[in-house]
Amino acid sequence: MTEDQARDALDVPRETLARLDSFVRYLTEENDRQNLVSRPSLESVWARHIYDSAQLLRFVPEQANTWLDLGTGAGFPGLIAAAMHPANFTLVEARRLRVEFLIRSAEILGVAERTDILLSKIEAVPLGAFAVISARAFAPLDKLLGLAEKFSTTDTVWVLPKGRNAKSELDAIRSSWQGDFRLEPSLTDSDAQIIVAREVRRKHGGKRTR
Ligand SMILES: C[S@@+](CC[C@H](N)C(=O)[O-])C[C@H]1O[C@@H](n2cnc3c(N)ncnc32)[C@H](O)[C@@H]1O
Repeated sequence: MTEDQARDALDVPRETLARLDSFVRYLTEENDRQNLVSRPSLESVWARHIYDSAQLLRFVPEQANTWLDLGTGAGFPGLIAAAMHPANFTLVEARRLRVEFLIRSAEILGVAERTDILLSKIEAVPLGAFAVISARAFAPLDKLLGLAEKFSTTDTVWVLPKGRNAKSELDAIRSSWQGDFRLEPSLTDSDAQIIVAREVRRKHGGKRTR
């Protein structure tokens, strides 16, 4: 997918596109000061990061009202999703400089009022329930589910871009976790898949890894 194709594929109003352009400029500038994303990936930022995040929206109901993103880093996918979905967002990121970047970026994207940005390890975030949980490049699936289960209900939609190892990661957790798990193709990388799940629960007696 080319950069133009990725940008065109975003089905967003002109104002949102302009805000995303400003965000990309800020990301590019700030990436010289802190290591937010790999330099080569900036060459294809619309495909590798923006549209890669935006494609998750096709799995999320429009009426979902709360969304938790774990380990948001430079904003992917949580902050980009916030620019395109009306839910209240909670982005959790453990590194201070990244959180400062996220706070400024939320202003640039016009989503600051409904986006909580927490400088915290997810382990320290108080209990809550979210309609959507997402995480990209955050942790292996078993650890991710273990850390995020306390923020879920049986209605929570989980959207977890998992790259090329999605199926093997899913196979590996089947004995410890139950739920309606499915694998969806990534639109930005033909080898990658997204795990979409509902009704995720640890199996009775399933081993804990943390
Ligand atoms: C590999 S980066 C991925 C960032 C972003 N999700 C992406 O896909 O571009 C993982 C991020 O998770 C953050 N992180 C790691 N462990 C964390 C934890 N326990 N709680 C919150 N954030 C964490 C790191 O600081 C880092 O920014």
